[in-house]
Amino acid sequence: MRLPDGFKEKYQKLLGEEAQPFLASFDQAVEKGFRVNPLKGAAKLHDHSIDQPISYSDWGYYGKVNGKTIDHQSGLVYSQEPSAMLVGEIAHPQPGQKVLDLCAAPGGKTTYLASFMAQEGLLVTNEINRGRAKVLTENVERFGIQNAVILNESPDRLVKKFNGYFDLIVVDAPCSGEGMFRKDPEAVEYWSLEYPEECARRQREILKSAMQLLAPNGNLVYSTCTFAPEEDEQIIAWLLENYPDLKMEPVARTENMDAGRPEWANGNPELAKAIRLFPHHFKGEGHFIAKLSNHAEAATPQPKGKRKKKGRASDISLDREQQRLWQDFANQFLVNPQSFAKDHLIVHNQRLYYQTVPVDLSGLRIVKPGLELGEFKKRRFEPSLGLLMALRKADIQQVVEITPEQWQKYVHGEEIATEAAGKGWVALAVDDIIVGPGKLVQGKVKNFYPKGLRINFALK
Ligand SMILES: C[S@@+](CC[C@H](N)C(=O)[O-])C[C@H]1O[C@@H](n2cnc3c(N)ncnc32)[C@H](O)[C@@H]1O
Repeated sequence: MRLPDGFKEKYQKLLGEEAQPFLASFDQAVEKGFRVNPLKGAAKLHDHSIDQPISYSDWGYYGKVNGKTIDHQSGLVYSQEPSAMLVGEIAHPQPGQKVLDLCAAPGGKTTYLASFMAQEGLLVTNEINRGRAKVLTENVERFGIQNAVILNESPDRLVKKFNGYFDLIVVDAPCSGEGMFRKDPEAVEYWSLEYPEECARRQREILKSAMQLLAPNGNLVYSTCTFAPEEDEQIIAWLLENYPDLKMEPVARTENMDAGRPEWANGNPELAKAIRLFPHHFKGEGHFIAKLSNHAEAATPQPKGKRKKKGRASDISLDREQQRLWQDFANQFLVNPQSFAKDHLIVHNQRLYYQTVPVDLSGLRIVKPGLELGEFKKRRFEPSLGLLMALRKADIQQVVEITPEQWQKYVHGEEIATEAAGKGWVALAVDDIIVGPGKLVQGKVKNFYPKGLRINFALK
């Protein structure tokens, strides 16, 4: 790979003798990996083998994901390079916590965090870029996450609503991406000697907001996919200097993970508790990860300005017609029609959502205020793919089994012929895997797989 001269000189100075194997690693193949999804229960994979486990992740394997497969489209696997998995592993939230993934798209860390949270507590997953927030949404829904709220906000605007609120915040920061040069050679084009400092300015701004969002006793995980000390150790040194209540948390390191380099910042020995992943040592792309804990006794004071309003202005309660439509659907479709508690249901833009933790989102740019159960259309309720992805076979009254060949037709948008008796809403399944919604009408399943997600297999 052709690397900029300035880049090579910089790392020659920083790494000395190690610069040679470090620079040579840019010509080696990218490490690929994927995770299986514990939220889908014990469903067996159809299209991927799990014979190369990643030692530090309960769900990680080396190997490549094929996007046009049942496993991928139904959220049984998530493609993630091995180093990035370590961020979720180090963050390690507990079920029931309030967690924020501040820079979340396309959703690698979010889906990892959700795996630990087991549908309990609140996972606010935020992406500032609208187009990327859409991809994040698809991944969250496919993964079957029930406890996520998806926002499209800038970090500073979140502070108004969530001051001192989160037990855990992950800042997987936008960065100069040096660790991704192998995976995304175009990233090299953006690089200049000044670029890391430019990124560092933005990272400090994001972290100022993150610190206001963090609860007393909360944890902050900061990560980048760059080697640049300006964006790694120097950012953590800046945090420790400016927020004296923050302490570095020690993180278990296997032999191939490197420690942070205090000498690349202000010499604070605590910085060695961070982790560096170098591709010439570790089987993955370049990464930096630090975990910090907040020892403040009270939340960081809110900046002056508007005070948080009381109440839940964003959640619009269901009118009587909507309540009836939902209840009729739930009675017909769900084994336990009360499984989504009434006082956790809200309507937003004619769609029905379930919030595990009722939360005030008024004034924020909302993508999904909770798990989307479905949409109210003229005098009817249509279940969404998100609901189906978040359920298991045992939760659903009517399941129509289809073959992998029929699945190809289904995700292509075709009707499926069936001998199944009954009528009304059904879940389609391939073995144990729920693949989406349909409507049974006289020996046919009408297709309700979202148009935007359809796949044309002829174009393989
Ligand atoms: C490294 S990526 C996140 C990857 C993601 N966490 C994952 O694991 O799939 C950084 C994200 O930060 C977003 N971003 C860019 N500028 C930002 C800003 N000023 N504040 C917050 N997020 C920003 C980018 O749009 C990008 O999606």
